[in-house]
Parts: sequence; structure tokens; C-alpha cells
Amino acid sequence: MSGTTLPRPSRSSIAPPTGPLPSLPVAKTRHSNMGIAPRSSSPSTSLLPSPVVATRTLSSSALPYRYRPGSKHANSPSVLTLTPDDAHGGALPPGRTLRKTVSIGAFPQPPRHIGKSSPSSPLSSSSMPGGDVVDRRLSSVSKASVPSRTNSLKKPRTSNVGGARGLLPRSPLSPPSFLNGSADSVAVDTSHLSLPSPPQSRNSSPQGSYATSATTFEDVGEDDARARTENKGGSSPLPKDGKGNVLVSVRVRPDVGVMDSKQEMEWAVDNKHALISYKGREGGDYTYDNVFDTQDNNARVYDAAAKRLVRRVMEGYHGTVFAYGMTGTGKTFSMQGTATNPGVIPLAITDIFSYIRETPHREFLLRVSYLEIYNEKINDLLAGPIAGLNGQPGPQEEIKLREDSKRGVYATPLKEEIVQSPTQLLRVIARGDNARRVAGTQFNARSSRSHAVVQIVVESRERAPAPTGNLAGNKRSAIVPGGVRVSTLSLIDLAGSEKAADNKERRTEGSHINKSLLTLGTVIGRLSSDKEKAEKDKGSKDKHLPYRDSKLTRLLQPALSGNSLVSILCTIQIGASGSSALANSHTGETINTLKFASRAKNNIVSHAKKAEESMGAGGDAAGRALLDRYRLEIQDLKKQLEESKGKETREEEEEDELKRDLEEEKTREIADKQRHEEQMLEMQLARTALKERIEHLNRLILSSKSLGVNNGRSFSSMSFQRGSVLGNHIDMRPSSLRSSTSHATLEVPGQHNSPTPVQADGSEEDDSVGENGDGSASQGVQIQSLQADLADKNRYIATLEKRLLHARRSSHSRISMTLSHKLGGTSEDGGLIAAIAERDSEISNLRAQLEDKERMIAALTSARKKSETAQDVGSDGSPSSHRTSSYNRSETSSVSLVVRGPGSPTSSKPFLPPAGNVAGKNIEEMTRMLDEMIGTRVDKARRTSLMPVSEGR
Ligand SMILES: Nc1ncnc2c1ncn2[C@@H]1O[C@H](COP(=O)(O)OP(=O)(O)OP(=O)(O)O)[C@@H](O)[C@H]1O
Repeated sequence: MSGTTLPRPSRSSIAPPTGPLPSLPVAKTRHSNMGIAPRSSSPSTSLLPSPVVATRTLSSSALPYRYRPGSKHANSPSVLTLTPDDAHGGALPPGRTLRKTVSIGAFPQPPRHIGKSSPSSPLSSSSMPGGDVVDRRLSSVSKASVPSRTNSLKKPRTSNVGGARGLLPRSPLSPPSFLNGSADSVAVDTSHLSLPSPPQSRNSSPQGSYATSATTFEDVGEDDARARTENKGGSSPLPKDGKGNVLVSVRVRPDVGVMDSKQEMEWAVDNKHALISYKGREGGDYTYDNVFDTQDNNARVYDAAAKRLVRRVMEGYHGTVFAYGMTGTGKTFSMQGTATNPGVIPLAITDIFSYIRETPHREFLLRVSYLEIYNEKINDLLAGPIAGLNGQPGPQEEIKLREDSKRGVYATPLKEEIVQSPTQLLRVIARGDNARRVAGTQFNARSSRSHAVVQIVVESRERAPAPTGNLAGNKRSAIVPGGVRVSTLSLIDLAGSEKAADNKERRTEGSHINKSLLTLGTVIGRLSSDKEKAEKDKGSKDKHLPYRDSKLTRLLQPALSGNSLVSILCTIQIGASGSSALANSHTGETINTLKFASRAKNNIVSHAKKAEESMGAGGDAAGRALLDRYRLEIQDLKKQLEESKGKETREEEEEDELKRDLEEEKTREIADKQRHEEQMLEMQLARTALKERIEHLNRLILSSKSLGVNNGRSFSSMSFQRGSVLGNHIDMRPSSLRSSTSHATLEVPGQHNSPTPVQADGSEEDDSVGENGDGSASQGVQIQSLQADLADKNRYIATLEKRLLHARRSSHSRISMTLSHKLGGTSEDGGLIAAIAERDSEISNLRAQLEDKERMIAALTSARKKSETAQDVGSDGSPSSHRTSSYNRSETSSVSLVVRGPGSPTSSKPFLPPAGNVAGKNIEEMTRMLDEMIGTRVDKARRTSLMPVSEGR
């Protein structure tokens, strides 16, 4: 219990808590206190099955962090730690409830017994089994007949080491109550009233209604409705006027010392009947909604005095709990508690989160603020130190109290923290506690020098169904159904009234404290007269309530003026550790406190209503409702997210499309390139073929020319020489053909016919004539050369045919490819087709030429045969006869020699030798015609073949 630091949680503080909750640290420590002894059984308790309450004890392992040493109650030995063994020798009597050891963290479990009829707290319901209504304002007579735990105060002191001293039983002769002294009493069996609410009731409200004398309860909650249902046939658990919005309780602090017998005789505390009696001067009976004796722990105090109110706050009411009393009487102890005995604040926090868990159909937002009123100045306990000059903490911004119709009176600017878990909330409050002013006084080593106000704002709204479809739709649809309900729970630990202190600072503080408490008393006192006045003089505005005389009353104005459910816990101390002076002083203060409590009980009228649900984003309350703002913001952000997602998707799609386009273009480019390359190759092939053909045709042209050139010379020389030398020798050898053949043969690759050297001086004639000396050899040579020429042309034709085939194939593939890409042909394709057609016609021409040549060869062969025959005849007769017969034969044979050709119109005419040198002329004519024919065809072929080449270029 003496740790000095809070161990850091291993996880982020933002994360929801998973472990047990930390205990609420208390900012003050009192060393002077003695522990409260376990309640020992007494004859009265054995007769009356009053509850044995074992105070919750926490194993240190269950605590997330050690209780702070600085805490006010950290080392308090006065914690009541009754165990079943202590109380009953190890066995719990039947019907008694044991409060188990429990940590705060164990509290927020969903209730399992909601709706079950658990035993009502005596303080929470005036209903009795059987429907009896209890009027707690018991007369002294009736009280005498009621077994009371008052008797327990007379228990032997030996069992009360350092604890509460037994109080004197209330005298049956004691005067009537200060407030309700003459109240009628109903003798009832109140034994069940002493049952505390069972542990499982921690998360539900086991309480029925409670009644005070001057309150109206305007909205009956679930518990009340349930209580009514359960009491059908009996009297209503609620008074007809529905009282119960203001609850006043008195708690008696155990005395540290031993009470003297006089004190014991003077005071009687009857917690069962919520009665405190004083038999001294100014004595009387004081009856309240709850009276807690020295043995009641914080849980019991909370259950009876605050639990229901907290639940109502969660349902939408404003609620205020405040502790009032003399210094050192246990206000802070009751509000904050200790690690093992958590007070109203931590227990309320636990219940708040339990309620949220129990209510799945609503969503909640909690924010908390923590302020203190110190010397009439408001400090924000959550703001943290403000950095000032030289590293010193600077002054805080002045916090003022403002008022508006919706929020009532509120402090501003005040830091509010949104909390999501009990741990977080407890930590925030612990932080505020640390900042609170505490100092040692005569009566309290760690006395609170300020009034401290924890405000928990609860925003709640019906949970919207899961959004379907259009998020971008109407904003209102995001927050339907219903609006946001905002309610506030104020938990106030007042500073204690005190006598003048020695220390000046304490005196100043004390005077502020006393002044504000006095104002509070005055306001509450006047509430009564105000009420009476209002009743007498309805509508009168002449009522002055000095709320503004102190910050405390100003802040409490909404609660005191009836807008809030109120629970006031007044703490008193009866004993004074044997000091009669102190005891006298205490008695005076105690009586003052009791009077204050009575006045409060009697005068405060609450007509608290459930906060209205604010709709929409407009208006003050809605402006305040963070739940709405956050929900709208969430919707906006979701919308933005969706939009950005849509945008992203669109961009991605566009990008994909672009990529696809690029890829397609790339593929197209590759295909185009391939096609182009193929075309180039084809063109190259075609060009090569055409070039070869041109070369070949050029060779042919050269041959024809050379034939033409040689023709005149050779033929003339040949014929004239032959004519002159041989006379009647018919030399039909076309020397041009021979020489042409020779040239052609030389130029055609692979042609290895023996070349005949051409001599410029015509000496070739010798060779040609010289074979046989009669021209027959020349004819043979002619035939040979023609045959060679023929073979040459045949080869050329074969080559052409091959190339043509290849060109056709490639052009077919190209045409089909072109057609697949484009409909309709191009001029280039047309040109190719035309070229093919031309080549075809060229081939057929060449074939025709070949046929002509074959015919010519046949004619020449027959001519040679005839000349041989003529020679045979000539050897027997005259040369003339030989020539004549030869002529005749040759004439006969020459009839079949028909030369056809486009360039020779006379080609169809019979080839007749002219008169005179017939044979020579005949050959000459034939050769000329042949030359013409070949020349014409070659020209034509060259023209047609050159065209695509030149076009291609
Ligand atoms: N019911 C109780 N049981 C045990 N100890 C108690 C009880 N009430 C008070 N005490 C002890 O009495 C001491 C003073 O109590 P506390 O500080 O709560 O008084 P206070 O009313 O807040 O005083 P102040 O007005 O000066 O702040 C503390 O040490 C606390 O532990």
C-alpha cells in the first residue's frame, strides 16, 4: 500500500481495457484512523437476521496497480474487512448475504438477474412483502417494538477494536423527530429490510422506489414499473404522488477513539429505520431516506444512495450526488473509497458501463470533466499544468460559469475527455484527484480544501440500423431513429465545514468553504419558504434564492431548483476520541449537518424529467451532442472513403484501359512490322527475280544485237563469200545465230559449249565454212547452236517458272494477309497481280517462241537433208541441175517453214526463196525475220518486266 508510482499499463491507453479495472486512487491519506472492527454478532443480530456484510477485499494481484500512497485513504486501517469467519465463526447464517471479495474490474459483468425479484434494499423500496407500505417516520413507541440494529451499537467493545463504539439505544422516550417527530408508525417486520442488495444486483437496480417527503417522481422507470407489477393486488410500492427524486442519506463515520458513555447514551443510530436520535440539548429524531452506521461499507452506501440515480442518468435524467459534512467525517472516503472499498464514484462508473453493455439497442458517448472550486475560483483539474515563464506553471485561463436554457449552469472553458472504458474514466478522475488541493488540518491530515465536481455527460441514442445502400443519402438518415439524449451525472465531494484554523492559508480556505456551505444551506433553507410562498402566492416572482452568492450554489442551481435527481450524502462523526471539548464541537457540527440534511430532504423539490431527445444537427443541445456530430462525421468520412474508392476504381479502370490500348497498339505495331518485313522480303525476292530476268533479257538483247550487228556483216560476207567462193553452195547457216549462240552460251552460266572465237576480220567464216567446206557443217553448227539456245531458253523458262511459283506463293500469302486486315486491295496488290499475269503471258510467249524455234530447227534439218541429197545428185550432174533441183526441193521444204510472230506480219506467209541467189537470200531472210521476232518479243518482255521494277523504285 505504499507504492509511489502507477505502473504503466502495457497496452495503449486508448485500447479498451481487458484486465481488471484499477481501483480509484484517493488523494488523501489519513494515518490517524483506526480500522473498523468487524461487526460482531450481538444478541439482537442473532434474533434479527440482519445481513453480515463482508467488505470487498481485493487481492493485490487483482489490482492493476497499487494504490497510491498519496491517496487519502490509502493507508486507512479503518476499512471494514469482515469475513464470514469473523462474523459467524466460519458459517454464514441462512439468509445472510456475503459480499464477496471483488475488484472493480470484476463489477461490469452483465447482470443475470435483471427482472428477478431480489430482496429489496430497505433503502430503496418502501414496499414490503405482502404489499405493506413502510413509513419510515417511526414513532418512538413503534420503534421500540421494532427490532433494530441500533441494539448492535451496544455490542461489547472488546470486539470493536479501533472501530465504532457502541451507541446507546434510542430511548423510547426520546423526543419526536425534528422533522417528522409525530409521524405515525407502522409496526412491521423489517427483518428483510436489513438485507443488502445481493452482489449480483450490482449491475441492475434492485431497488424499488424510495420515498422522501417533498419530491415528485415524474417518470417511472423500468424498476418502478416492475415493482408495481410484482405488487399487484397489494398496495403500490410507490406512493401515489410518485415521490423519490431527492434522496437524503446520513452516514456515521466510525470514531477513531473510544466513545465515552455519555456520548453513547446521547446518540442512537438506527440504520434500519433510517433514524438518528440525539437526546442531548437540541435533541431529536432525525429520519432520512438512508442512515448508514459505522459498519456500513461504501458498496452499501452506493447501492442505497446512488445506484438508482446513476441508472436514471443513463436513462436520460440529470443526476447529482453530493457529499456534505464536517471536515474529516468521510466525504471523500464515501465518494472515492479505497482500493478495497471503492466509493460512489468508481461504483457509479462501473454501473455506467454495465448499463451500456445491457443496452445494446442504444449507442452511448461519455465525456468527463473535473473541476474544483477553490477559494471561489474554478480550476480545471484535467487541464494539466500550463507552461508559464521560466518553466513555472502559468495561470490557468479563467473558468466562468454560464447558463443556457438547455444546459443550465455550466463552467466554461472546461476540458472534457471522451472515455471509452471504466479504466479510462477512472484514470481521468484519478488524474483530477491528484490535481485537487489537499492540506492537513486539525481534523484531517489530508483535508480537501476545495469542492470537487466530477461531471460525466452521457449522450445516447437509439442505435441506427446498419446502413444499407446509399451512404451519400440524406444525412438525417444516418442518425435515425430518434435523436440524441444528453444527461449529466454530477458527483460532488464538498469541502468540509470547519472551525477557524491557526494557519492563515487554512483560515482563508476555511472561510471560503464555510461561506459557500453557508450559502448552500441558505439556498436550501429558502427553498422551503420559497415553496410555501409559491404555494401561497402562485405566480409571485418575489423569490430570491442567493444561488449567485457562491460558485458552489451557482453550479448546483439546476440540481437544487428541481431539474435533476438529487442524492445528498451527509457524513457525521459522533465520537471525539474521548475528548469532551472535541466531542462538544463535533456534536454541534453533527447537529448542524443533520439539520442541513433534514432541510434538504424536506425542501428540495425535484421535478426532473427525462432529457428530450434532440433531433438534427441544429439547436443548442444538438450542437453539444458529440454523438450526433461524430455520427455525422463518420458518415461524411465513410462517404468520402467511398467516393475516393470509386475515384480510385475509375482511375484504375482508365489506367487498365490505357494499358490495354497500349498493348493492342504494340501488338499491332509488331504485326505491322512483321508484315512490312515480309513485304520487304517479298519485294526483295521479286526484285531479285526481276533483276535476274532483266539481266537475262539484257543478255538476250545483247545476243540479238550482236546477231543483228553480225548479221549484215557475216551474212553478207558469208553469202557473198560463199557465193563467190562456193558458187552454187547453199549456205543456210545463220552465222548470226551461231555467233549469237556462242555469245549466249558464253553468258549463260554453266554453259560450256566450245566457243567460237569471233574475229574482227571475219576469219570466222573460214571456220564456219571450213568444217566440210560445203556448208553442211555450218548448218549442223547452226542446228547445234539453235538447240543449245533452245536448251538455254528451256532452263531459263524453268527458272522463271520456279520464281513465278515462289512469287505467286508469297503474293498469295500477302494478298490473304492484306485482305484479312483491310477490305479491298491496293494499287500495289493490283500491280503484283498484273505482274503475275504478265509473267504468265510472257511464259506463254516464250513457249510460242520455243515452238517457232523448234519448227525452224525442223525446217533447217529438212533443208540440210535436202542439201545433202542435192549434193549426192550434183556429183552425178551439172551444178546447175543440182542447184535447180536443190532449189526445187528447198522450195518444197520451205513451204512448211512458217514463221509466226507479232512483229512479223508476213510470218504467216510461206517462206519462199526469192529468185536468184535463192538459198542465201532465203537464209538471210529467215534469219532477219527470226531476229525481228525475237527482238520484238524481248522488247515487249523487257517493257513489261521493267514496269513493276521501276514502279517499285
Ligand atoms: N466510514 C468510514 N470508515 C472508515 N474510515 C473512514 C470512514 N469515513 C472516513 N474515514 C477515514 O477518515 C479520514 C477522513 O476522511 P475523509 O478525508 O474522507 O473526510 P472528509 O470528510 O473528506 O474530510 P475533509 O472535508 O477535510 O476533506 C480518512 O482517513 C478516512 O479513511
